[in-house]
Amino acid sequence: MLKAQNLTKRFSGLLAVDNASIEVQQGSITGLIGPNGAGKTTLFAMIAGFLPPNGGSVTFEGEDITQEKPHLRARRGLARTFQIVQPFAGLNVRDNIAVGAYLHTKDPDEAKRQASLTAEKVGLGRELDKLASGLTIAGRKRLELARALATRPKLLLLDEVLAGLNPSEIRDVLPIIRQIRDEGVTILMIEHIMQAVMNLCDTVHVLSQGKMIASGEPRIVCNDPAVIEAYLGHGAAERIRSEGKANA
Ligand SMILES: Nc1ncnc2c1ncn2[C@@H]1O[C@H](COP(=O)(O)OP(=O)(O)OP(=O)(O)O)[C@@H](O)[C@H]1O
Repeated sequence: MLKAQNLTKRFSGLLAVDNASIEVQQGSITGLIGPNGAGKTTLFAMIAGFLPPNGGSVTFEGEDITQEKPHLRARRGLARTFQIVQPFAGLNVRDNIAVGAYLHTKDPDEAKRQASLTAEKVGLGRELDKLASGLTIAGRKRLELARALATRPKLLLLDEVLAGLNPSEIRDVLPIIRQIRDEGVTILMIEHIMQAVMNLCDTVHVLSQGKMIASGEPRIVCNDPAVIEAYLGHGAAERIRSEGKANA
């Protein structure tokens, strides 16, 4: 469904993303992981059209969208959430979500009706009249999810929607993400919480220092020595192996 090939992004002297490729199969939940500063958000921004790449291409449903603006990608069904949640604080939950729904309707009543339905899906059905500024962090994360969902995406890019949540809040959100996929929305998610990656993702891609260093099933990728070293430093894979042997 999505193919990003050889994407490269330079910020003055810094090579933030270096010739990275990623494929997302329709109907999947695909994870993008990697240490802090690996380039994950930058890669997302290029896929969603918020940053122009210095090289490489993005193809969505067989069409080259590399030069296309974000709102046109959104019309094709490509939506993203942001790591830093940015609701319109002065609007209530319903109107915040309706902003997404306006992509497909000009009628305010219809946008609000769709917003209410979307709010139900993410567990915000009782908060519709609350100001976004009055929501908890967990509520704001759900709102961010709902705003993207209201655009009726085919592919949803989630940028750390679980960050800042406590374990019980995470447990509550995991089935919502799975349900969204079951309703036909393909998902590509940046996530640091490994429990979530293991639980949700069919495939995971690992970015380290701008380069894609591994891809595959989460359980296999997380045991890959190159991935362990990217997170824990050079020699870590060997240390873990020898500690394992010593404790056996
Ligand atoms: N607009 C920018 N201008 C200059 N440098 C940037 C810009 N955006 C990102 N960077 C740098 O590019 C690198 C990759 O950043 P990016 O935010 O994509 O990483 P990340 O993997 O999403 O990190 P994290 O997990 O911490 O969010 C970092 O070194 C970051 O400081």
